Amino acid sequence: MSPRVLVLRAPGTNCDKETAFAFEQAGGTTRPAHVRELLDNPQLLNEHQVLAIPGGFSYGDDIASGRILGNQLRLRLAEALLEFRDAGKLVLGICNGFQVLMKTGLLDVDDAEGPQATLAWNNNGRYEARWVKLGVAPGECVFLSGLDEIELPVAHAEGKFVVRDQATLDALAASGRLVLRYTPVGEPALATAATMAPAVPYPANPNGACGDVAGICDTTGRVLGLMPHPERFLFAHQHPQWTRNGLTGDGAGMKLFENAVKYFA
Ligand SMILES: NC(=O)CC[C@H](N)C(=O)O
Repeated sequence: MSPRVLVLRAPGTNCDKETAFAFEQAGGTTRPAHVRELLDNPQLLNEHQVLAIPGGFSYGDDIASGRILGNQLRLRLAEALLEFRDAGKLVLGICNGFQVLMKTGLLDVDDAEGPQATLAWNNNGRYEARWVKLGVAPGECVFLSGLDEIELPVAHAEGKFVVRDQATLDALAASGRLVLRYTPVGEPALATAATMAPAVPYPANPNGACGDVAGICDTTGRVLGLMPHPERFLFAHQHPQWTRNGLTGDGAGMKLFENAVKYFA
């Protein structure tokens, strides 16, 4: 079965077309939806197996990146979204989509005292657009299955993963949820423990993220949020060194979308 993918957009979303294209290339069937449409008709979720929240600047990044769209989803659709996840379906949040997911409750980062983790401004206070190398620890994460490292571009100003304290970071690590971590080029992936002060220096860790974390999954492994953009590496020639490195065929980012499609095969 070719899974049906609902690609959500809000005012300011700008990676929805690319994200839909990626799922289509991988064999999925996509359907774009403006957030108003989904709020008016949450039944749309029942007709889809994957929910994708693409990158961009939803609501102009006002208040905090992803806050307004995240609140719309949390306050109006929390139950429907949890039902969606618990029905064995998949949710992917890329960049702004990750910022949104962090604020919806779908990534299981909240406790009685509030959020245990969030995404804050990059350490240098600037927008960072560069390719990064990531160590992948897929564990239960459906999207990352079969990957151990991957290069992808990042493009964000508010992508620094921060956690409440070291104990929280340890707990996330122990439960296998720190699935993507920045790694210096030429060094083995995931060689260091996740610590509050990042072990990987700038620019390999482009934002100063705690534990060098670039992406996390929820407790089920079916919800993934990541700052890097897999939909921008679907073809080898999108890599800045594709000729030098002799890359051909698909880009490594394609794997995430293929994994999602295969999951329903
Ligand atoms: N590429 C994106 O999704 C942009 C991310 C974002 N809103 C930021 O600058 O932090």
